[in-house]
Order: sequence, then structure tokens, then C-alpha cells
Amino acid sequence: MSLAESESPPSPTYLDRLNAEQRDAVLHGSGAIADPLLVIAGAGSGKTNTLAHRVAHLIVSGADPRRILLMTFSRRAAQEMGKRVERITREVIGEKAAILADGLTWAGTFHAIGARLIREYAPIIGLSDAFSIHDRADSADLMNLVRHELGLSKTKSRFPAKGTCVAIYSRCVNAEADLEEVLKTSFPWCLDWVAALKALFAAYVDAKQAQNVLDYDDLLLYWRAMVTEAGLGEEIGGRFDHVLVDEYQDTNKLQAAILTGMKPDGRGLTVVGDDAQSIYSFRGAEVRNILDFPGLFAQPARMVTLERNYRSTAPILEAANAVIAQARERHAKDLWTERTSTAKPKLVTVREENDQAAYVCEEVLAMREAGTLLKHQAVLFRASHHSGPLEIELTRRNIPFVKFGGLKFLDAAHIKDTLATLRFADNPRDRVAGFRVLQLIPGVGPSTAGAIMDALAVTEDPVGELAAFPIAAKAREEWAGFVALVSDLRRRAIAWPAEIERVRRWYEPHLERRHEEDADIRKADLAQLEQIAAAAPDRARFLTDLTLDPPDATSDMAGPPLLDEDYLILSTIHSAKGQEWKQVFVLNCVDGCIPSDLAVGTSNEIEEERRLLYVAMTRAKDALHLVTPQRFYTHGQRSRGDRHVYASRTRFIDTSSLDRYERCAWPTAPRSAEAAAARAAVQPVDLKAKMKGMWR
Ligand SMILES: Nc1ncnc2c1ncn2[C@@H]1O[C@H](COP(=O)(O)OP(=O)(O)OP(=O)(O)O)[C@@H](O)[C@H]1O
Repeated sequence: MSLAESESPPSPTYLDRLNAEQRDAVLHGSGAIADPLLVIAGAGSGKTNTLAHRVAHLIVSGADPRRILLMTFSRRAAQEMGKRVERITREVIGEKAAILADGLTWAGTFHAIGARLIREYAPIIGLSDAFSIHDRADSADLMNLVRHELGLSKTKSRFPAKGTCVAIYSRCVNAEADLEEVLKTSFPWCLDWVAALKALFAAYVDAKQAQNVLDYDDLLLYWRAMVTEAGLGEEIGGRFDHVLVDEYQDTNKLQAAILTGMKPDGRGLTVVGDDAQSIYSFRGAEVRNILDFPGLFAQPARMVTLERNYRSTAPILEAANAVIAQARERHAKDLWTERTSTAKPKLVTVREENDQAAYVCEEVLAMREAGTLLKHQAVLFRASHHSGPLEIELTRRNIPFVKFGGLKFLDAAHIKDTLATLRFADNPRDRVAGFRVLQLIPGVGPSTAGAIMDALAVTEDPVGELAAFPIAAKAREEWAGFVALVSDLRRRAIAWPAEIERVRRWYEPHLERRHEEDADIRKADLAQLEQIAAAAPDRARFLTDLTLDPPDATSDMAGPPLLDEDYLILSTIHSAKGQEWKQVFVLNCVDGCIPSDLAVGTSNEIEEERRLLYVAMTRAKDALHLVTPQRFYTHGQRSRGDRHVYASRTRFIDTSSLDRYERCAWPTAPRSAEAAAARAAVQPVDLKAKMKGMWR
């Protein structure tokens, strides 16, 4: 008996907090399995809030939380959604809410859910369930190994680099596009290599299968393949009554095919997103997914549009609306707000990047003085390196900050070494992990590592194989310790998460030898890794979660702040997705930075850059500053000279929309007038005459 049948009808008080459109989206289907629903949610219109209410409403109406599949953009978003759902359901069903919300076990990213389903069905789709998952860097390393084996690293003219090969492969897979088509549109300089790339990709797929490895793309590919298989498709689709997808604008064609594969008639499907915020096409995301969703099913999706913005003041929204109004194609919506204000967003001209940094610091401190915490203020930028001068200025002035985006925690060599050790123990056929770990041992080079991996590829007893391997005398002493480690890990001699400490103890001498200069800082990272490990239930889950959703690196300049400390947020625009702050600065609002000069090749790329600026602007609640430095030092010249280039205001703010801003220059005019007056007051001196006078 469902909860709805067994108890009195739930009180709908939580619905009172929603506006009419939000409520419409939440109530669609009245809690039962219903026709497909598309919620087009403008920036700040309460998309997350609405989705959480819809899930909660389904649960209090009797839906089984274990049969709800909820897909979000990050693991953190899934966890936050779970907490919100619990809070909302608690209002109606009290203490039982926690139990029911705990039942929401199928919440996570597409890749994480894919990994779980594939592991579960592995035995019936011809995979071993002990497969390891490669992140992008691992995939590039494996591609490199295969490229080498095929002799493609020694071609006369230069064959595309490993990273490019992976990007091409991934684009073909995610966009479901033909290789030649992808090369023509995105990698034209590689067009001469069609046949060689095909051979490389075929060998790459063979290598993955032989080594029992799946890459990111495989998690979607296998999932899609499973749901399009007669029988299996119905079995997997039938496990879920409701499938809800957040941030649908950032999904790709494969993800759309997974949804239609699981729910061919669209019943039970809810997708939520904002086409104007689609900013991930470099990962194969397809803004067409959301534009085309309504027509995918025999029974067209119902569409609800959320247009009321709760976040920003009217002047900020008007400026952002003017930026997106020029977009080529979009689901029409007119965002409005009741938050009136007389303060327009500022369009600030500064001479150069150092002034930009000084301007931001002064404004941030002024706002702090007026009572707004640093963490309610954020500085956003298009590319991670744009914040360099600001980071120096903040450090100089002792303003604490945390930076998001850019380098990931997992990119650090010592973290990779540790994880590779765990992965190797799990799956000794994983050549990328194996090569990495084996070469940590002094005396083991690439050819020995290759020979060991060849031996492991065919054995059923990896530990025995390692112990018996005729290792060179110089490596023998270390070797015994390594074999003991692998043996412990494979036998699960130590409980999780203590295993990771065992790995750390083995690894630390290698770390000290390889990274003498900053071993202590790196050890602190390993301690942090142990903390993350402690939160995971087991080794496999830890490795999967971390590979699929790695934490951001915090800035090492300021040091990771304590949680109760106040700090300013620095973030790439991509990493600012879904967030909001009282005061927001957008750096380098000039052509060449937004749009990035790396992304002005096609009109699609320019459209995406426009959406990036829109995303950045719509993060601001009360105050927004777009800063435009007039000149930039050319790369690498700063310390040696003042070669610079002049920049012009971003093309996305055209002359007709300038009246939506308060335009100003900084440092302000009076200050320069004072400086000019001081200079004018200096009496002229005839130095030439003085020089001559020295000898007379
Ligand atoms: N019905 C409502 N009444 C009052 N405030 C609301 C309502 N719905 C949402 N909000 C507030 O509006 C703000 C934006 O909500 P939310 O973060 O869910 O928006 P969003 O649509 O996900 O934004 P974006 O897509 O721009 O990231 C939040 O501060 C939220 O608390």
C-alpha cells in the first residue's frame, strides 16, 4: 500500500511557497506517472527549488523513492537535492521523511549512474564487474601507449598529440558523429589522418577491452547500448517510474538517446534546464537537446516556462537580458523580477590588469566594511589564468580567497600515483595504472614495466606473477615491499579506509625522493585524500566517485581556508554554474577574453561565449561589475618590458545597450587630476645645464 493510500492526504503547505508556474511544474501528473515534462527555467527562476519540490511531491504522493532516477550535473548537486527533498517531505510526513529520502539512492551524475548500472549488468553484457574507470588524463595515456604501438608516434609529419586524439574520439562518441565530419568541423588540421585515426581508435577500443577498462565515454556508450537492446532496455527502463534530469541544456546526444531508450514514450520523464545557459559544448553538450525535446515523443512534452527571477535586481536582469536577446536561437522567455533597485550594473574601464586587481580589492573591502561577508562576493573569469594579477594583489593585501575551476585536485602527480596504486591492485591489467605505479620503484623503467604488464595480461594469479618476476637486482629490495602491498590490497587484508593509509606509508618514501622540493605540501594533500576516502563506503565506490567527480583544487597561494573563516570566491565562469552571490565582478570583459580568442571560429562557438557572459552576469543578486582593462601585457613580457596590446569592450555589450550600465573609469578622475596638479606644481629644472656645469 502506498503512503498516499495509507494515510490522510498530504497537506500541501509547501506548495504555497511556489509561484503559479513552479507549482504547475511540481503538480504535473498529480504525483502519478505522467506525460513528459520540459521545464524551461530562466536564470535564477528557482529551477533547483522546483525540481526538489517535484521529487518531494512525488514521494509524498506515494511514489517509491527507490524507483526515482534523478540526474544532476555534479555529485554535490545530487547530495544537496537529497537534503532539500528531505526538508520538504518532512513538513508533510514528519520523521519518516529521512527514511524515504534515504531511499532516493538513484541520484547522481549521468556518468556515476551509468557506472553503477553497468557494474550491475556487467555479467550479462560480457564485461567483468571489476572494470576500472579511466579519467580523461588516463585515457590520453592509454591512447598514447596504443599510438606508440602502432608506430604513429614516429610518423614523418607530426601525428596529432594524445590529448587531441582523445578529444576527437570523445567528440565522435558523444556527438554520435562520423569521424570525418568531426575533423572537418572541429579539427581541420587533422584531416590528413582519417585512416590512421580510425585504426588508432579501433586499437584503443581493443586495448580498453583487453585491460578491462572503461573510459568516461564508455559509461554513456554502454548504458545507451544496454537500453537499446530489446529486453534489457525494458528491464532497465522499467526499474524507474520517474526519471528527472537537471541542467538538461548541458547534456549531449548520447545522454538524450539514453533517456529515450529508457522511456521511449517519455512517460515519467521530467527535464529541466535553460537553453540560454548551455556552456559545455566543448564536452559535446548539445543545446539542440533542449530545443528539440518537446517534439521527441509521440505525445509531445508539456512545456512549463519559469520566467520570474528571484535572484537579481531589475537593472542587473535588464542588462543580462540585453546580452542574451541577441542570441541566434532560443526558447523565448522574458525574465522579470520584483526586486527593484536604482543601482545599475557598473561597466568599469581600467587601464590595465593591475588596476583591475586593485579596483576589485577596493570594492570588495568597501562592501565588506558595509557588512557583506567576503564569501557573499565572487570574482568570475573566462579562463583560469585571468585571475593571476588579482591573486597576487589579494595575497599582498591579506584578503583570503578560494579559487574554483582550473586545476583539479586529481591532476597532481602524487594524488594520481596514490590512486593508480589502488586501481592497479583492483585491476592489474590496467596498463595505464600499472605503468605509473611500477615506474615509481627505483630500477624499474618503461621496458621492465611493459614486460611486467605483458605477463599480468595473461595470468590468473597476478600476485604470484609479480612475486616470481625476474626483477633486476637494483630493484629487488623495493620489489618485495611492493609485492606485499599489492598482496595485502588484493586480499583485502586491511579494512577500508585504512587501506589508503597502508598505500600512503608505502608511497611516502617515493614521494620524498621524487618531489624533494615540496614533499610536505604534497603530503598534506594525501592527508586530505585520506579524509575524502573515509567518507566512501568502500574502495570501488571511492575510486569511481573521485574519478567521475573530482574535487576542485583550492588555491595554494592563500592556503585552504578553515570552514568557519571568511574568504572571497574566485571562480571560472564554468565552475560558477548554478551559484549566486550578492556582489559579482566579471574580469576582462573584452574581446579576446569573452569571447575567448580561442572560440571565435564558428558562430556556434561565439553563441556559447555569449551564453557564458550571460551565466556570469546572472549570478549577481545586488551588485554587478563588468571590468574592461584597456590594455594587456603580451604574454611573458610583464617582467621584461611593457609590450602590450589594446583591447576593446566585449562585442556582447553593444552600443545600444550601454544605457543599462553605469559607466565609469577607475582610478576615478579626481584622483588623476590631483596627481596631475601635483606634477604641475614641480618646478622645472635644467638638468642638461647641470651636467655641463660639472666640468666647467
Ligand atoms: N518561489 C520562490 N519564492 C522565493 N524565492 C524563490 C522561489 N523560488 C526560488 N527562489 C529563490 O531564487 C533563487 C534562485 O533559485 P535557484 O538557485 O533554484 O535558481 P535556478 O533557476 O537554479 O538558477 P540558475 O539556473 O540561474 O542557476 C534562490 O535564492 C531561491 O531561494
